[in-house]
Amino acid sequence: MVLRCRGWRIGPIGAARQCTRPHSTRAVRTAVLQAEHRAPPILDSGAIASRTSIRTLASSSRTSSRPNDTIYALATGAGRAGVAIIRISGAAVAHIYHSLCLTSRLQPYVRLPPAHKLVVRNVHHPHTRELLDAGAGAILFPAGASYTGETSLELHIHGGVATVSDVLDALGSIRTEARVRPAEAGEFTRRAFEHGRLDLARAEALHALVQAETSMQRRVAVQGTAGFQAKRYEAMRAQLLQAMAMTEALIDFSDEDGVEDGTWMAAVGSVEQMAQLLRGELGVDSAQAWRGATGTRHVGEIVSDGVRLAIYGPPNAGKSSLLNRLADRDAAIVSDVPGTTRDVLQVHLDLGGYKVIVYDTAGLRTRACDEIERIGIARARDAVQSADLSLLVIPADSTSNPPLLRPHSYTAHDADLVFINKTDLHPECARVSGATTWKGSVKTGAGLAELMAGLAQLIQTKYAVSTTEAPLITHTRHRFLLLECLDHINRFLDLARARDPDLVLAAEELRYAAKSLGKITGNHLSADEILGSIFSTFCIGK
Ligand SMILES: Nc1nc2c(ncn2[C@@H]2O[C@H](COP(=O)(O)OP(=O)(O)OP(=O)(O)O)[C@@H](O)[C@H]2O)c(=O)[nH]1
Ligand SMILES: [Mg+2]
Repeated sequence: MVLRCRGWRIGPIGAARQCTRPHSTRAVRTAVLQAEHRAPPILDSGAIASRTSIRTLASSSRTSSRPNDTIYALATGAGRAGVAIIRISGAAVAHIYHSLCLTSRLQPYVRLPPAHKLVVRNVHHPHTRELLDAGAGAILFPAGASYTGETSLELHIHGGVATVSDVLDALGSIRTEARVRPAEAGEFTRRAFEHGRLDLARAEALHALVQAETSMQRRVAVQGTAGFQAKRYEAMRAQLLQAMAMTEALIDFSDEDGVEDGTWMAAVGSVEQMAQLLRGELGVDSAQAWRGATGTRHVGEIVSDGVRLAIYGPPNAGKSSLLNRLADRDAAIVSDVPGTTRDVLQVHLDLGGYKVIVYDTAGLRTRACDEIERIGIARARDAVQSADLSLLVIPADSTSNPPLLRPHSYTAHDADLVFINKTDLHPECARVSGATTWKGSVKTGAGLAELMAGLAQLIQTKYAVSTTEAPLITHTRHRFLLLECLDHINRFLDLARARDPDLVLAAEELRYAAKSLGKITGNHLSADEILGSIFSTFCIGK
């Protein structure tokens, strides 16, 4: 095997540039390699701008949310409560504290309260000095030791609707050099990201934690907020940078001393191992990834977004009745007229700690009575195909079994699921061979507990969430970036398999692969839009 280095480097995007090899190469490369070994998760030689500069770019390019403004918002839920917390962050915090929190002589306090200690204060209107709330709590968080990284203040006031709205109005009336204004959705967390208080994967996990409706959603999200997910990404990125460093060492030192035998094999082996891990996580084989497949939804993604269960079957089988029973309300119209349901309806359930989105669909039959029903049937088929699980509902007196429909994501190991309904009318009915079958009656409630328990068990087994290891993928964004990463890794492995591997191109592919991973945690960001789209989904006050 011959290891080559060229005078010209041509990266995968076709840009040619002169190799800086001659006299200074060794010194430069050594410095780069040392830097990459020292801090692999952050550094990606040459191409990645520093975290700080990216954060600066991200904040300076925004127009709607001025980073120098002091922002405030109700951090707790709207409505009546024992306590409501108003969060304030920015340069004008000290001024705000002195304007709102007054002594019994209606004078400002001489000093700010001690950091991180709750002090009891009366809150007044800054202009009229009217007492707005007595015995409220105030906590000061100094810059660098707050959620946002800026000086922040939390006011823990009594949670009456009028108290909250009057204190918010009072805040809005404060005029300082730095503007004081209500926060935009996700602005506190965005500031935390921009000040390096958390990475992007953790910011997303925080959002998911606030949104979590079920225990499993909470479990996945809290692993992300604890930084377990980001740690996995950083370890993978370090592994790639290590392989890149080995490859680059061979470019410069291949025929000379200093590079151990087997370095190249070690680098390739390490990358191959990562490729295997990614293929497993993404559910793609190498050929699919090469073609730019989207992969299957990952367990972490499914648990976070909800398991999609589509109910399908012939008209009048009792599908809508079952949906209503599961939702415990009349979500869908039920009637004995075949073809009642036209559109796809959905309800959300907590099944065994999992969020499950149940879809009710139009009854399937070959002779639809009108165009609208035909459209409904087409939608029903689409809903089943894009679901995670499908449940066929048939009436107990059914003489022939309708065709079983399977979601695209099913593998050969996934069993078909069938519920035979209306056993109150026809207690004797056959099971559907080859399928997991439950029997019962939506009308009497018989068999429904078994159906629910069976579905819960199936979901818990299929989408088991480890308590110790954070899932790698919890958002679609992660999946696409991992696919991008795998694509570069595949290119690297193709180059590595050649008789005469081009090490320069191979190292370049690893650099791109590491960059894709860096984008997940925000170690490499180039577009403000990415930040905007992520943080805009947050709630106000977070
Ligand atoms: N006796 C009995 N009737 C039931 C049962 N479940 C549903 N029904 C009745 O069956 C009829 C059809 O129920 P739906 O829930 O509307 O059936 P569907 O499968 O949604 O029908 P389409 O929307 O037309 O596809 C209604 O009159 C229900 O009250 C059951 O377990 N026993
Ligand atoms: Mg229906």
